[in-house]
Amino acid sequence: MKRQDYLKWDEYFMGIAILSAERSKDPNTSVGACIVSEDNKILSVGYNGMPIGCSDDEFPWEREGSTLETKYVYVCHAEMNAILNYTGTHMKGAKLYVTLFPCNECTKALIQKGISEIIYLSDKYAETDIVKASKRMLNAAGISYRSYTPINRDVVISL
Ligand SMILES: O=c1[nH]c(=O)n([C@H]2C[C@H](O)[C@@H](COP(=O)(O)O)O2)cc1CO
Ligand SMILES: [Zn+2]
Repeated sequence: MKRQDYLKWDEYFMGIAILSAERSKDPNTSVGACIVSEDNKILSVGYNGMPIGCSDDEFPWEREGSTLETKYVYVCHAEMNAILNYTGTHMKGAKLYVTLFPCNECTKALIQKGISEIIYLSDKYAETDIVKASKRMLNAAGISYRSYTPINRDVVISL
C-alpha cells in the first residue's frame, strides 16, 4: 500500500511559499509566493526583498518615518518577484500560492498574466483599501481566491 502521509498538492505548494518566505529580510512581514501551472508544475517562486543591487543592509526596513526612509518605496513584493522570476512564456490558468493576500498592484499584474486562482495563508490586511481594491478587481475578472486550510501538521526540515 502506498505511503499515507504524503503532502497533498495544496500543502506542498503552500509549504514552498512558506519556505520561500524564510529568505525574506523584512523584520516585520516575510512573504513567499509560488506560481503553479494548471497541471501542478512549479513555474516560479518569490519572496519580498530589495531589488537587485539595492543592499539589504543599506536600504531601510522601517515601516514609519519619511517616505524615502521606509521600505515601502523600495521593496519588491513576493508576488511581483515570482512573476518577474518566471522565464517561461505561458502563465495562463496558473495558480498562485502566497502567504499574504496580494496587494492591488500585484493583483493587477497577476490578472494580466492570466492567473486563475489565488490560495492565500494570511489576510491580515483585509480591512485596508489596498486589499479591498484587490478583491474588487479579482471579483470583476472572475478570478477565484480561497484561504488555505491549515492541516496542523509540522514538517521538519533539518538543515
Ligand atoms: O501582497 C504583499 N506582498 C508582499 O510581499 N508584501 C511585502 C512588502 C513588505 O516587505 C511587507 C509588508 O510589510 P508590513 O507588514 O510591515 O507593512 O510585505 C506586502 C504585501 C501587501 O499585501
Ligand atoms: Zn504586492
